Amino acid sequence: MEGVGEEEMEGVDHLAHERNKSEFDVDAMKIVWAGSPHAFDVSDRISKLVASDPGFRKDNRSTLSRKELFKNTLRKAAYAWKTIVDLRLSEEEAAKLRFYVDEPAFTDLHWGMFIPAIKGQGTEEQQQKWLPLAYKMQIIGCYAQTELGHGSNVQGLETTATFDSQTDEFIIHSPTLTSSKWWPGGLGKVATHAIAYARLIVGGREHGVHGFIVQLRSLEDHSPLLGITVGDIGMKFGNGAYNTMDNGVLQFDHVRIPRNQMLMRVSQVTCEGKYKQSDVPRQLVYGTMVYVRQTIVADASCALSRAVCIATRYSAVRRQFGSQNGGPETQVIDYKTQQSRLFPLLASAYAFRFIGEWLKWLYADVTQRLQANDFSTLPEAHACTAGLKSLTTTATADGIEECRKLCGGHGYLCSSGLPELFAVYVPACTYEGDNTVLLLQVARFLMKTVSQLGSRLSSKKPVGTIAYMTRVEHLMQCRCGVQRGFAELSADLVEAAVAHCQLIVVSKFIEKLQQEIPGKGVKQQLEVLCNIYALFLLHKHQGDFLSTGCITPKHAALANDELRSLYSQVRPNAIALVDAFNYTDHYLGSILGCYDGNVYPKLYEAAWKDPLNESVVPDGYHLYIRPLLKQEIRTARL
Ligand SMILES: CCCCCCCC/C=C\CCC/C=C/C(=O)SCCNC(=O)CCNC(=O)[C@H](O)C(C)(C)COP(=O)(O)OP(=O)(O)OC[C@H]1O[C@@H](n2cnc3c(N)ncnc32)[C@H](O)[C@@H]1OP(=O)(O)O
Ligand SMILES: Cc1cc2nc3c(=O)[nH]c(=O)nc-3n(C[C@H](O)[C@H](O)[C@H](O)COP(=O)(O)OP(=O)(O)OC[C@H]3O[C@@H](n4cnc5c(N)ncnc54)[C@H](O)[C@@H]3O)c2cc1C
Repeated sequence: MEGVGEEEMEGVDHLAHERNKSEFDVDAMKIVWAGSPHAFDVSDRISKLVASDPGFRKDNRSTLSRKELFKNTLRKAAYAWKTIVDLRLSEEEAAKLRFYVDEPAFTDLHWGMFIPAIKGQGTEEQQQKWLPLAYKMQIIGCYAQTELGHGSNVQGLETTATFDSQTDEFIIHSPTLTSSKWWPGGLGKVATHAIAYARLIVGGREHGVHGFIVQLRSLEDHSPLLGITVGDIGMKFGNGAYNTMDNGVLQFDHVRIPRNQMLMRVSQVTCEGKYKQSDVPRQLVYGTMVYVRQTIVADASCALSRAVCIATRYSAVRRQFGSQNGGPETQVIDYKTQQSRLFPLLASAYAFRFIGEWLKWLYADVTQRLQANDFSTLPEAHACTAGLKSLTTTATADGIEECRKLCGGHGYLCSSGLPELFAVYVPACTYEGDNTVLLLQVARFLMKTVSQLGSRLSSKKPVGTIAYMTRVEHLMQCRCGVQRGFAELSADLVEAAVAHCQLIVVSKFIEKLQQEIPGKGVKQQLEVLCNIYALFLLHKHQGDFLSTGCITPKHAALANDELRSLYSQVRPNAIALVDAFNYTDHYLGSILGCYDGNVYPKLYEAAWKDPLNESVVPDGYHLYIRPLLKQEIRTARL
């Protein structure tokens, strides 16, 4: 490293003056963010454990080739598992450890989809057989639903599972190129088993898409089993980023599996070849997606808060213009324009945290009801998980990109952590349901509710997240028109679906504030953030509010004035509000966002570590640069 004094590097907290300004108890806010003192303790302990272990180093990801990157991910996953076993970590601690390792891997799908699919759609007997193997990682599973030709339209999947009563087996087959499974994470190079979704055919009759446990690779030497063609689908967006994951392609050539490997909680096939539908709704076949959508909402607040933490700390470090009498220039966080872009994202991170908590509760509630054969809240749970997944992932992906811009040029460096965070995060807008397709599901649910309003045939009053509908008079007039023209009006209906989901986010934030929240000044800070979240939305969509007569121009102007005043209230607390996320420098993975704010020496040092700087004169000089300079390009061997 050249030209940086030791004293500039170590031990100085360049953000201390910012931390001294804060008006609330940061430690108490850390507990609110984590969800409980226990959750804070687990998160704090495990994040520090990961950060202090060189085995989980991740600062070199963007310079590795795909093969090196992938092998390194395999090593980390094995090392994480060894750590979990050696330290006898609980399920909760193990999940946190995988989270803080912060590298997409086959284990996400194994723990996040394969196991939940067996739990949700398997019978007791199937769970007893498969779960112990999966929990010990004696088998590794993936979730193979999407095909080359169909992802959103699950009913359009082409893979077939034909029952053979002679042998008591299903024959799993890919009849066309477009029926090749395409995208499943973990499938490409690692998974030994898959939950494969296929059209069930019994006695020549089709019964729609069902899930099957299919072994793909030998447990001895990892070679694909007879009839299985499997591989990776290739490089994805961004260096490093999601390329640690082996998203795969899979074709079945008449692969035979025993009958008891169809997941049979929702419907069964008997050995005589009878198809039986139990009295649970067929949509439970989609249950794993509902579960994962709910976890994705919780995850959105993590990704957004991480970007906001980086942008906020850096905005307090970075100075541009405004020097008076040779004094320091203005911190960019003091510019109102910077605040009006940054603080709504800070408020969103908190809002998404609380909506994630609430959705977790809703999911637990619907699961409990389903077990008692009460299916009444399933449509609402589907609409909430689908809609909130769409809203929070869109806002988070956009928010991360905005944070990159808020960091100016340095935000574009990989060492800012933001390019990789964006590249890893942005597919969340597509996986587990394309965000527009999911909003159309919400719109469908809303229109169904509207059509039932005031209907003589329906005595049901809307409850829960749609209770407000009874109070909206003009919905009664929209009833007929919308039902006739759903497809024609779908672009507008998607906007209505977003507005409905925003209403849920705002109202759950307000409900959170009605609870007792301990800690000096904590509740006041959350009130400010809640008001920013709501008023920013009003400001952004004021055209809609004005054109529908919900507010007057005077209200709109007042909202804008109030927003400016709220930004001033957040300003002295901004650094403390991002400190409350309690992220280690390892997890943040960003020089711009480092806790001590000592950005410039670290950027300078990191530049010299780039592989291009290993030699002063680059490889290729003699072949390509020198001939140019010497005007010998015609004779050069290019
Ligand atoms: C580092 C730590 C991170 C931790 C957090 C992350 C965990 C791991 C995460 C990430 C890794 C990425 C993994 C990605 C995996 C995948 O992408 S898996 C594949 C996901 N695929 C999809 O999501 C497909 C989307 N499509 C669908 O869901 C459906 O096909 C549909 C669009 C909803 C339409 O369904 P279908 O055509 O069958 O049905 P309809 O006729 O439209 O509807 C029938 C009625 O059923 C209702 N419905 C639909 N879905 C559901 C459901 N899931 N639950 C309940 N009800 C449902 C639908 O609304 C209709 O109702 P109605 O008749 O009353 O109107
Ligand atoms: C990183 C990543 C990981 C993934 N992991 C897995 C996995 O582990 N397992 C798995 O099975 N799958 C996985 N997937 C696949 C993923 O679930 C699908 O890509 C996703 O559901 C979207 O489906 P699609 O690709 O068919 O998009 P399409 O449906 O083809 O979407 C293309 C466009 O068409 C629009 N569109 C589609 N239908 C409609 C409609 N009815 N009305 C209006 N517009 C419409 C969409 O909005 C979009 O703009 C993964 C995908 C990615 C990117």
